[in-house]
Amino acid sequence: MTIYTGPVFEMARRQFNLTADHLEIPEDERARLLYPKRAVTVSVPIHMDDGRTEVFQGYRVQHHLTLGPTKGGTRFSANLEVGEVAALAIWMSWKCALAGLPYGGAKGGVACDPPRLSRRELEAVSRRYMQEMIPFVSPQTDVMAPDMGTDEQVMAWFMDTYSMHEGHSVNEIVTGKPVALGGTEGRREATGRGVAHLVGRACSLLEIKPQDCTAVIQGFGNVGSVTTYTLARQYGVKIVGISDHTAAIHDASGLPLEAIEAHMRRHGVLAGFTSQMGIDPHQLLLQPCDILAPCAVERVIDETNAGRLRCRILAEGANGPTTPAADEILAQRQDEVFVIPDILCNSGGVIVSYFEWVQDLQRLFWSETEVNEKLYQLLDQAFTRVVGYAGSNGVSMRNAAMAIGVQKVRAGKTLRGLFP
Ligand SMILES: NC(=O)C1=CN([C@@H]2O[C@H](COP(=O)(O)OP(=O)(O)OC[C@H]3O[C@@H](n4cnc5c(N)ncnc54)[C@H](OP(=O)(O)O)[C@@H]3O)[C@@H](O)[C@H]2O)C=CC1
Ligand SMILES: O=C(O)CCC(=O)C(=O)O
Repeated sequence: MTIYTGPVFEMARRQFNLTADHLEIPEDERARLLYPKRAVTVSVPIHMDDGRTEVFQGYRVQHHLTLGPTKGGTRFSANLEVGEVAALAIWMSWKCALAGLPYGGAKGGVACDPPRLSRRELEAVSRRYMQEMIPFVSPQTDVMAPDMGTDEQVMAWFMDTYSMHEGHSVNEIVTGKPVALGGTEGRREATGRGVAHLVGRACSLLEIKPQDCTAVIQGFGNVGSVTTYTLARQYGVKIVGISDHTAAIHDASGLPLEAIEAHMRRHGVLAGFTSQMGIDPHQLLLQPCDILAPCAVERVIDETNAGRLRCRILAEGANGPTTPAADEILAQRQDEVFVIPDILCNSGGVIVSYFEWVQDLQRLFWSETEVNEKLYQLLDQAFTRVVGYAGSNGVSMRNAAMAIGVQKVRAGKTLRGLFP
């Protein structure tokens, strides 16, 4: 029996078991590696603007503490449940290990719908969530960061709530904070910047020129928008399709990014940009393009569409966008579709979060150029390792990335003994 259920947890479990089969990990060692060390569930009662009291459910899952504190984002999303949070925490573990960071994985969040909350209500949810988490987090045990539905402002409220409790400023309790509060230069852009950098690496490997490429990006929040603008402006990629929750737009001759940027600044969502370029969101993923970057939610590439993707590079900016059934289909299409798996592709975010934590602990801050140089160095190392492992073991890019991550955590647990 386990409290971790649901399709997203099943995905994480299936991916892990495939990797464990490949690594020949004995059955009796698997549960210890897969199941989280602990999960905290809290009630978050809030006085709403209309005078009612509403109680939201909050979660934090800490996967393992073998290699250092746990690390991972905080998601505010309407249907969040503990199985999904656990899966995201487990993926964080493999991701941090693959990147060589001294962390275990964690993830958390609140089942709430941020667009439906006023700013005062959002602040109240953020503060009460952190208040409830104070006994379970610290700069040496678990360090939160942004994820879907949260941003620098939410991190600032988390930091303030924790700091008031401690009686002094504890900048290093969260990452992804505003720079003015001890955040690092380059964290806001890091995930999308990393996605674009790895797409550049994939293009070199496949001997294609980014300036001859087209791209479709799903999700236009932090990760999707930075990926879009970086691919277009630094790599010369032509963006032919983008989407968010409210709209999907496509134009094979290229989208007008300046106008889209201005529209997003004014309205915050794509809806209302233009009806002429509108496309069914499911169809958007199937449009011909060189680079397809899902940067929104889990399980958007499954057995129904994996065989029909018409991209050359699948760059997984989101966590868990591809189901194991789709992976099987993509494994048959390895010569057509080059996959940059999520735990590699979006690792730029946690890498720069690590830099932020290190800078906070040292009280010594780096320039954005320094941050980016170090970011690209770690991404390049991880990319080279995954490509090498996939080639020499005849496995997919996902299995290679997972194998490297799982193996590192396993080695740490073995060296420390049975109970860490
Ligand atoms: N932020 C980070 O540093 C990192 C994030 N990630 C992952 O990247 C993904 C996106 O996170 P992030 O950009 O931070 O989140 P944001 O909340 O900033 O943006 C999410 C985006 O996804 C859109 N979206 C939601 N549901 C759908 C859907 N069904 N179809 C199309 N678009 C949709 C949202 O649209 P709308 O605004 O209309 O709701 C929004 O544009 C997540 O999987 C997250 O876990 C991974 C590593 C680090
Ligand atoms: O920056 C971090 O600590 C975590 C980012 C995150 O949540 C992720 O990589 O999925």
